[in-house]
Amino acid sequence: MSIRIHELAKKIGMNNKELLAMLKERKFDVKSVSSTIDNISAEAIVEEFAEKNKTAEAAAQPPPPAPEPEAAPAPVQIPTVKSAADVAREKEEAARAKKAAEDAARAASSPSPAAPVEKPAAPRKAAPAVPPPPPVVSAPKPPPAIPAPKPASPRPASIPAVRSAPAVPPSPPQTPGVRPAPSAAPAQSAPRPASPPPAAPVSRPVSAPPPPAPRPVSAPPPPPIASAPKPTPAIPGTTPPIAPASATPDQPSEAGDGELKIISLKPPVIVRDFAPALGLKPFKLISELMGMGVFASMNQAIDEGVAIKVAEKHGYLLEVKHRGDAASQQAAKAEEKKARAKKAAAEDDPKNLAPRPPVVCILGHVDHGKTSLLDSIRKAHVASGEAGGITQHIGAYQIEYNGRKITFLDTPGHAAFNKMRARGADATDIAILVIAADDGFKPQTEEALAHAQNAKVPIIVAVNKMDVKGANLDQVKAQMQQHGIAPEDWGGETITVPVSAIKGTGISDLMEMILLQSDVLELKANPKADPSGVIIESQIDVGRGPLATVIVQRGTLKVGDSIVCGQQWAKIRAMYDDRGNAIKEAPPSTPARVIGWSGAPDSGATFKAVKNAREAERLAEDAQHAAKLAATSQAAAPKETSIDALFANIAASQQKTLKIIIKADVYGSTEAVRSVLENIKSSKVALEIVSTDVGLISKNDVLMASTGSATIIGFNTKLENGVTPLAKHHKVRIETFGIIYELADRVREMMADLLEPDLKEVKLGAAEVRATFPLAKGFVAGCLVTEGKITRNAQSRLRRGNKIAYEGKIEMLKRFKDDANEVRAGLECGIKLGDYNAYEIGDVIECFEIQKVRASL
Ligand SMILES: Nc1nc2c(ncn2[C@@H]2O[C@H](COP(=O)(O)OP(=O)(O)OP(=O)(O)O)[C@@H](O)[C@H]2O)c(=O)[nH]1
Repeated sequence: MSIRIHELAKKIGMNNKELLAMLKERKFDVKSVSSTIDNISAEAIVEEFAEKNKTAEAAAQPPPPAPEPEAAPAPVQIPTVKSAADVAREKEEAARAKKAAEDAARAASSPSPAAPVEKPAAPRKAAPAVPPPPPVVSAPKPPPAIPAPKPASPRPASIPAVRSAPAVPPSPPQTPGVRPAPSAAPAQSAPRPASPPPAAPVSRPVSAPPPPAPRPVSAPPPPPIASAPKPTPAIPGTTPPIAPASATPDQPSEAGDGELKIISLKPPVIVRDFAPALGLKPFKLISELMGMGVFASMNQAIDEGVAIKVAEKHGYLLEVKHRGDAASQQAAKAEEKKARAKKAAAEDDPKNLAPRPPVVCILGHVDHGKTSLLDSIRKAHVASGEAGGITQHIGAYQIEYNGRKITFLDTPGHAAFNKMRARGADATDIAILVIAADDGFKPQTEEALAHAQNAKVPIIVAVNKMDVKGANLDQVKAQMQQHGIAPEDWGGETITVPVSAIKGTGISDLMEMILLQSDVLELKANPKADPSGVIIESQIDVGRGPLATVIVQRGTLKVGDSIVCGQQWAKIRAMYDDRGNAIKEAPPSTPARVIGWSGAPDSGATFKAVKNAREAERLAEDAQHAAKLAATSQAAAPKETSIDALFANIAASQQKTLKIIIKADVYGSTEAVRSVLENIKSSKVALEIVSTDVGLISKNDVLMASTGSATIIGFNTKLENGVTPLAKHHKVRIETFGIIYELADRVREMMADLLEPDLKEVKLGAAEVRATFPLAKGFVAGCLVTEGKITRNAQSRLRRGNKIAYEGKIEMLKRFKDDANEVRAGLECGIKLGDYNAYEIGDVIECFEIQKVRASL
């Protein structure tokens, strides 16, 4: 067992930092106030300080009043100005103090002369002021010493003695003392209580039978005490409030310096929540984290260790409240799982199942007409709205054909969207493989086929573009046979439907086949089960926050339901169908857009409904915690290092690196962009993807990019207000794209731009020397420009046969007697090359320039 330093400091009433310093001095292995020390040492320190405190307290007590017997009557008068309740309480306190005094006196073998003094003093509030210790503490009763409601100044000596008692702790008995009369005088004298108490020995009469002699010496109070009895009983009461008042101003500063403020957060520690707890703007925190080499965006969680360090830096102690212990959690989880399994079994009872619409996924190579086909089916024009005419998201739609519903998932055909296609296939009952009749099998056709086969769903092949001139159905069928999906009319089992998405031919046949296949599959679900399903796509919408397209697989999802999906959860605020109409509920096989998420859930993940929002939040938190643990243990796992790897790392560290922050509209797009960029291979420039996130490009992204010298690449997303000037200020490059291959090409260029440009010689022209003319100094060559042009100050080379006789600048270029900037082919000119003079007739002067061209990767 151990105790944290700040807790110990609190316990012993010491400043955190001082205690830390002291422990370091004593060679404890402590680094910060949240470090711990073992309980045994802690107890020793507590005891040590308890001793010291006692001494200090005792020292703080006023010297026991001189054993003036006259002091006794003073308290007797108090009742005349106090309420009955005050009197009763004071009596009680007096009795207690008296008893304690007697005990102490008995303990001290010889009768003390102080004893009689204590009696009268007992009724004072001083007793409660020093609660636990023995009666002696109550001795300071001399409060009557304050007697004089006169100016405080004349009595400097007596005041400290009086004040010191209450100065100990501000205590409840103040109340009776809060009498109106004395207010002014005490207030003035208040600041004194701090004045050093009389000599310590005086204050400890209990343990040592008080030598009466020293007291009068060390304690100046006697004179006032003498006057005390008469003046006023009211005054004594005023003393206690005075001291606390004076103490207060000092305390905050002490506490302010030393006291550690505590922040309690539930895991995970998200930047958005953590920053305000520290009193920081999120971007400030993000920059600070970057300074520590930690890159995190607003919505990301940071490591607890890092968070604790940051908190300490700002003078806070961070407590991350984890839920319960692992064993009880696991037991609860096991119970829950059992109960769920039981419930699921009941829900899946055939008598509770009802037919549900098929979920059909459309797969195929890019541009083979998937979206057009779906368009034709939906009679809506989805394809015409897509950037570059290609599908870059998964779309989920429901249509009705012959009174029966069918849910369609459209998936992108571009190579980059492999993961999206895989998800599409996984979430469906039937896969439609679209193959263009004029193009046949292509790489993504094969890949899509593999996804459908992996998902073990029946495949229907739609041979599209049958209207196109080069359409060849038989060739496609032959390829199908080669790929192990022979068409039915060729003796295989694969339903094959020739269609034309543009002309709309064959569409009804295709629909019939889908319904037929669906009947064969006998698709059923319990609409009353606890809802669950799969996330098809998620994104962060500017107005509506995180939202996700889901397909309900079991039960009926309703607005108001609480659902959880991995690390995210939602209390469903609203749901929309594929055409944007608000819906209240989504039965099995229905696609719906769900709003109300805590964050964008992972596409392809499954969601399930739970009891309530609290439960959903708890499960999401657990998942976040588990993910964090997994990440930490992965990072901490020892990595194998070989010499080759070491050299490779050294080489990599010397390589130029293009750092990129990816922002995209939806989760699937971030995956696709990442996948495309990771496929750019170069031995000269490395590409580092600092982060990928969904949503608008924000100011935080700019700050993050600025700190990490990264470029922001946006895909299908826009910039938040104010981002452009901020980016300009921080010299951060932001580029946005709507078409993925354009994005990849541009990133390739950016990478190449990091390299020194290649130098390329570009020939401008040539001239032949026909004569030489003497000049005042040297010679000039009389030439005929034979090709291109000769330019003054351009680089030149003088060739004589196969040899190069001179290389340098064209220093002088003349057309007749005038200087010329350039002379074109077919004209004569005079050329002087640098300081060269040995021209010969027949020499060729070539003129060229050096151009910088982008290096290749
Ligand atoms: N002539 C003809 N053209 C078609 C047909 N179907 C699609 N197209 C054209 O083919 C091109 C690609 O169509 P899309 O529907 O966008 O193709 P896709 O497979 O969805 O493409 P990605 O979304 O990029 O995977 C468009 O120019 C369509 O007009 C068809 O049946 N006949």
